[in-house]
Amino acid sequence: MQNFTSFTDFSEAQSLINLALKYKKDPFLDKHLGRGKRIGLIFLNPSLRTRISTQLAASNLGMEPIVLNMDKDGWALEMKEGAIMNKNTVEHIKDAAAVLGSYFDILAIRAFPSLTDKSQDVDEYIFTQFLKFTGKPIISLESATRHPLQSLADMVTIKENAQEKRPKVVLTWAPHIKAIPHAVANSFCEWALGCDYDLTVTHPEGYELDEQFTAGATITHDQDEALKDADFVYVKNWSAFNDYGKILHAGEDWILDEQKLANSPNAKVMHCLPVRRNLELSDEILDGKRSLVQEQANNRIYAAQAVISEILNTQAGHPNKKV
Ligand SMILES: NCCC[C@H](NC(=O)CCC(=O)O)C(=O)O
Ligand SMILES: NC(=O)OP(=O)(O)O
Repeated sequence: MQNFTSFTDFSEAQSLINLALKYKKDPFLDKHLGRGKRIGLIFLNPSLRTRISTQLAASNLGMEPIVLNMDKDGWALEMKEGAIMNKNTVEHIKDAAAVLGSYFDILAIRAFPSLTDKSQDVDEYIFTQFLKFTGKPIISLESATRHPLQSLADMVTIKENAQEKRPKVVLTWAPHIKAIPHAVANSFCEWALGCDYDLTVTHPEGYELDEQFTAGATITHDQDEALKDADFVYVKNWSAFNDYGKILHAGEDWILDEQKLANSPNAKVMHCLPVRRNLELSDEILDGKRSLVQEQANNRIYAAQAVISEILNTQAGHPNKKV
């Protein structure tokens, strides 16, 4: 594996899921694999889980992680090609990316979308610049359109908890007070469909996701119908995609609570966190037996470890055998 920025194919996904489960059983199995190597974790936005779990994953492989909170501690980046930098930006992304590439063996980057410039976000402008100018493998810590490490951890969590081979998985929109990116929802659809799960996506009218991620899913505005007999319910807010980055209405009645799951006795509930309690999801669910949110967060370590391991092995010229 050269880079990890999206879902690639079924066999690679299964192999990564199995490798993550292997590391979960024995986190120090490959504790010398990354000896003498460094991974740079570059954050243009806040993070709790991704920041810590990826550092733990690298440490488990004997690799040194170094974090840069670019949004707080770095120079203000200029993104535009050919810009005359006589305003607030201090350093061009192409210079910063090339320097970081020279310092590290792997670079991992978090860069949320603007939610104002649709074409720049959809084209993954910031990631494209890093891919172009670092010359090193890139891992996505959440980009404008995807959050693949989260989705890999989610697939590991589903695999561990599934009672059936092809569970019914529902992605349900939830209310929020801010305009929130599409990345987690897009990626979840991409991976759930890629892993051949029976996926239903439910949201109020106007919140249709980019079709490239949802093609193959059942899509409905009827939340009750969608939730019926669900095995896994993934709760997530996102802003409108067509009316780009807009909040169309409060949708308060879309909160997921126990009452909504009355006809889904076996449903397990997932959320990537951070979650707005009693706005997106009720306390009762989050603190109850259905909730998988802590398992998902824990699995982030092993998902990242599997991905870093694959990249290190590719760099060393011996890609992992499919496990
Ligand atoms: N990395 C996981 C989620 C990140 C982001 N959530 C947020 O921005 C929450 C902000 C808030 O609740 O104010 C999102 O949903 O894409
Ligand atoms: N789920 C997730 O990515 O969490 P953080 O934003 O805290 O990293």
